[in-house]
Amino acid sequence: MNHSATKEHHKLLSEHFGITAIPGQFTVALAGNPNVGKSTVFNALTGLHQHTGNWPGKTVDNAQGSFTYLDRSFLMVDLPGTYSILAHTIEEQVARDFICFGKPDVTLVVLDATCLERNLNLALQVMEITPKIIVCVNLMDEAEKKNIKIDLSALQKDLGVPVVATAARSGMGLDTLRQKLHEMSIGLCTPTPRQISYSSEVENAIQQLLPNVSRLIGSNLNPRWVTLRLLDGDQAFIKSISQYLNLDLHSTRLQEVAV
Ligand SMILES: Nc1nc2c(ncn2[C@@H]2O[C@H](COP(=O)(O)OP(=O)(O)OP(=O)(O)O)[C@@H](O)[C@H]2O)c(=O)[nH]1
Ligand SMILES: [Mg+2]
Repeated sequence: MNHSATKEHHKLLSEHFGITAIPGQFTVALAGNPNVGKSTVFNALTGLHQHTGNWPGKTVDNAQGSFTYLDRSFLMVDLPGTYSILAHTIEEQVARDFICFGKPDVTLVVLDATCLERNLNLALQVMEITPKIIVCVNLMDEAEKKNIKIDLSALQKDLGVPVVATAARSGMGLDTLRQKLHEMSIGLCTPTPRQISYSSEVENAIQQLLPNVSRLIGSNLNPRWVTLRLLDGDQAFIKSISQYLNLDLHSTRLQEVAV
């Protein structure tokens, strides 16, 4: 990101999310199912450099913390634990809006190694929104105790995004995690997340709507993902788009596209 783009990004973070980033600082969103060790990862990386509050206008906790790695500063935002980010609850809405509109440099999705399949749902959802994602498979020590073996390189290949194994309580894997966060933030690594394919009816509908949606939202969001939300009839999301992107959608242009 160039200097003015960074300035613009920091303005957006402060206006919409109450987050103050210092010049040059990267932002990392921390997402995951409840109880997978997000706060443990957060505490291990940011130590005492934290402050907590609420998300603007919401009674949902917000914890922010910073750390420095290879002379670059990172601001980490601990999102509420959610099973999905389809915004059925306030917590899911907060997580979804931040990943989508807060434009973090990296979204770190923490998964529980002992129940990977259920946890992967959230990672796949985030991969539909942004390519800037790192998957952290935490609780590796617990998985080992239960004799669960995970082929991490096969997982990384299948997902198309970096996968880092950790046992955050003991600190295992955290150095690699810092390194991967740094690499992705400075643009050294460009993942190609596996694209989820839907039924041919849905794929056809996406293809029909995509050009119009791309034209309306520009490069602000992933148009395929926005199209899926429109096909889903997600009114709350249309409201979020006008709120965060300052797009005048009161004329319901996006909704017209969706019918
Ligand atoms: N054995 C083991 N325990 C861990 C690990 N990481 C976290 N824990 C423990 O798992 C429990 C939950 O950790 P948290 O960091 O609070 O999880 P969280 O994802 O922030 O939970 P919510 O904020 O409630 O969604 C705590 O008791 C941690 O000490 C790990 O890698 N190994
Ligand atoms: Mg937590």
